[in-house]
Amino acid sequence: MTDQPLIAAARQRFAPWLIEPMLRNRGTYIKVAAAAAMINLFAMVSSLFTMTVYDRVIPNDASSSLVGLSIGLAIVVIFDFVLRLLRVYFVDIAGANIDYEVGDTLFAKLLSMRLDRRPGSTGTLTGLMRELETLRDFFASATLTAIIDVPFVIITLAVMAMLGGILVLPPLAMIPVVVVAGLITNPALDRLSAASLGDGLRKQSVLVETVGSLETVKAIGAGGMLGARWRSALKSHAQSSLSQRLTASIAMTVANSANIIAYCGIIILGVGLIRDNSITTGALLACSILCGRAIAPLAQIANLLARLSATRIACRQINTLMDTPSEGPAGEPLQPAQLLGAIELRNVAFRYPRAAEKALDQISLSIAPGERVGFLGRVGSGKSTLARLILGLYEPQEGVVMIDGTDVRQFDPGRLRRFIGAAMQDNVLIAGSVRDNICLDRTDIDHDEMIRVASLSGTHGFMGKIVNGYDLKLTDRGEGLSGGQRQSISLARALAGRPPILVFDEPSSAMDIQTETDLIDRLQPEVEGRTILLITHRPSLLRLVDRIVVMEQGRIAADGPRDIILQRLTRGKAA
Ligand SMILES: Nc1ncnc2c1ncn2[C@@H]1O[C@H](COP(=O)(O)OP(=O)(O)OP(=O)(O)O)[C@@H](O)[C@H]1O
Repeated sequence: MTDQPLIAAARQRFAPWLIEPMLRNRGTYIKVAAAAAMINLFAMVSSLFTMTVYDRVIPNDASSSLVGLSIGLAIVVIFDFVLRLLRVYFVDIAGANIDYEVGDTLFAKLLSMRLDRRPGSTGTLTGLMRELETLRDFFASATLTAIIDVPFVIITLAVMAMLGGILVLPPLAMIPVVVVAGLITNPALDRLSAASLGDGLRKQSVLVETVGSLETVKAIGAGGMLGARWRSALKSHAQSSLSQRLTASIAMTVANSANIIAYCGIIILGVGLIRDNSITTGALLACSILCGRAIAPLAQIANLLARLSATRIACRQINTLMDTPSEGPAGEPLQPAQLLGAIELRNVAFRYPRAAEKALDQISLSIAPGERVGFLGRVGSGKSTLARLILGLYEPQEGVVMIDGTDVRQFDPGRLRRFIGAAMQDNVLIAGSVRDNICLDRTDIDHDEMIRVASLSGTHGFMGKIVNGYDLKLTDRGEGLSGGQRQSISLARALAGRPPILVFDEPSSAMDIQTETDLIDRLQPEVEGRTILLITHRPSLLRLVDRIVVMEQGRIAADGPRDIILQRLTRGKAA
């Protein structure tokens, strides 16, 4: 899958997954606003203090007044200090809450997302999840409070006009310059943020692919090729990030320069006004201090716009993910208390996204509860795809897959899969212990059940010998285990809780003949009376089934009692 469609599909939309947590934290943001408002008012106090000292205390040598003023100012400074700490604290709290809620929603979406609508590769998806950091940085940043400072610009300018008259003109003239610089650079910033995000996702893709299969990458000598991809991704990401930062710095630099120009303008104008006795020295000093307060929030806004741009792009991308359809029905899903295990496929056709050929075509098949069916067929004939459809991992484009007479799409997918013990071809283990891998978080699987299924699958043969073996953390998701051992743990997980339906896809492909024979002997009584779909290339495993379906290029080529089909296949080979 390419990363490009993900970027192209990006749209800006109302995002309830973000707005709702924000609204839930509005109380905290109101506290932030109150603290910011107080801080702004205190800032004016310090300029008025300076004015009073210059105009009243120094000419009159009124040191007692200075003491009083200083005490007053000290109190203001202490309040200001506490409020600034509180502001950071509240912003952090709101940011952490939003990060937690959005992260939780996003992970749930990831788990419920329809696999045929998966937007992008594994690397892209992990990269997208990382964009949560951009969101958290934004919502937990003090820059956000710059929005609250903006209305105070008007109050500051009004105070300046009162104290210094025309001294308000230099900052007034500079404000449009800062605003225009922000507005002009913003579209480019948006574009560059999107490019930088896309390049970042490409980098992440190469990284995840390489780290996930480091052993294979080394063994087959794919390091050079992946290295070249990594360097190319690094280069383009570095370039787009650099352009993004440079563009972001334009507006901020303009704001800083505007601040200096306005300050100089005030001093130059002020000297003339003092000479004409229009204002006092104190008023000039107070205005020069207030000038910074009038322009600083705008510089912060330029900074905020840069962050906002990156955040908006991250939001759009996360929105693309949140917009992907979820598994399960649109209405209330069915939550069966138990399943008998009847499976029926009626005229099923299925094509993987972007695949040229159908993986399954015109499949009609009925499996009674407790029936044990083996699936044979050449590589790529559609056996695993059939299993995926029964598990509800993919939906057919034509026809219907039913379990116990109900369309699989009507079930709650998680609930349905609790009744299907699946051991798929790739025996992926989860980080944690063997116990975690067999029992997952299921409360219905106790220690005895775990030992029972571990004995059945052969796991107990190698784990039972180690003291506390079941609780030992697996190194790197089972890297320290052999392929056959991992397969045996996957089988134990599938058997746990005696699900009425079992789906085994090449369950013994990594096992030696003896291990496989022992496994079959143990499984034979276990699978009695349960529906089993057994996909295999190994004739020995067919002892477990009494019916065989032969698949050929996505269609059913033969279906019947085991021995008859096997005889037919043998005759076909001999002919
Ligand atoms: N995730 C996928 N995306 C796109 N095409 C796929 C995907 N998985 C399988 N296919 C294609 O669907 C067809 C059927 O694949 P499937 O895995 O069902 O075959 P199989 O009979 O289980 O093969 P094998 O015996 O090798 O496991 C193949 O042509 C394959 O290329």
